[in-house]
Amino acid sequence: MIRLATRKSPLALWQTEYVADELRRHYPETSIELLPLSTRGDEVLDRSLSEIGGKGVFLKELERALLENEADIAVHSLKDVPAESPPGLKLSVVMPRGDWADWWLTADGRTPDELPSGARVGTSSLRRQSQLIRQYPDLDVVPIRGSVQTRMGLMTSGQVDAVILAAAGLQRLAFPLEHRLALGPPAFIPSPGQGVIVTQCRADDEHTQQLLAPLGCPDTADQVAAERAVVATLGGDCRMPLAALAQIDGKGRLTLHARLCSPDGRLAVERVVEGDRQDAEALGLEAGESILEHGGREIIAALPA
Ligand SMILES: NCc1[nH]cc(CCC(=O)O)c1CC(=O)O
Repeated sequence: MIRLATRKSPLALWQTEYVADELRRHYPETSIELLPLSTRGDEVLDRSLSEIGGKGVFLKELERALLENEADIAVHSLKDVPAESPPGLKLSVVMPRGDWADWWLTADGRTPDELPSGARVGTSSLRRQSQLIRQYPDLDVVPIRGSVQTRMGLMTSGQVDAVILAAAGLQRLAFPLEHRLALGPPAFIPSPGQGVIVTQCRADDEHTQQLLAPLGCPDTADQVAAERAVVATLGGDCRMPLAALAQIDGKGRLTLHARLCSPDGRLAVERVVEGDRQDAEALGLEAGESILEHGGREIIAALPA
């Protein structure tokens, strides 16, 4: 039997069912069970994530279940997973990447240009906020939290004029959407690891890691190696307005877009680096170090603690 720990949100359950189905397909004889758990990040909705301990609050309960041998695999959205796993745990495989884009969503199809000055755009992500304000300084960003459903509800009920959400999450939940605009580089770069599902195991559980190995996606692994090397170089966490996207072409060339902004969008340092996909991590380090040296250090020093 293999036990998969998951959060209880509809998106988390979808993603864990997806990994469970892949395991069932590879190992039809093995029974696969889900262990749905509540996390502090899901329960406490009236405070910002940084107040209750950063993005890690979504992970801790799942990691505890792994460490206490209540589950064998935890399934996460990679973009919510900090650069380092706690002692005794490791990330095992990344599944084939979904859509990496951010979607601009409105009830009536208006683009950012078409909204009046002072229109309200819901997002709690400093990365989305800073890149949006950089291009459209007259829009008003309002922080929103809660599930993908909750955030869509704030838009459809008119409490905000637009929201920005990850395409992957909306597609997985099969939201019926009429008015959406995909945002992408160079103007708008997604979160490192956006659209990627990752599994985490006990570091010494070689059996489970071997079972998972054939489910992993080599293209996605190289992309996230580059993107997460940028995060590691900048010491990034959820409060850093940092964006990175790696893409690989048919010839094995990897192109990495990375951008660090100040939260108000006034400052931005960005790099586009290109090289062989085998050098994915080195390319990410190169981009990250260059960003640090050319103004990134100052942006980071000025971030709110
Ligand atoms: N931060 C929350 C979160 N974590 C993963 C996804 C969607 C799936 C993904 O991008 O991997 C979302 C929702 C969103 O950002 O809109």
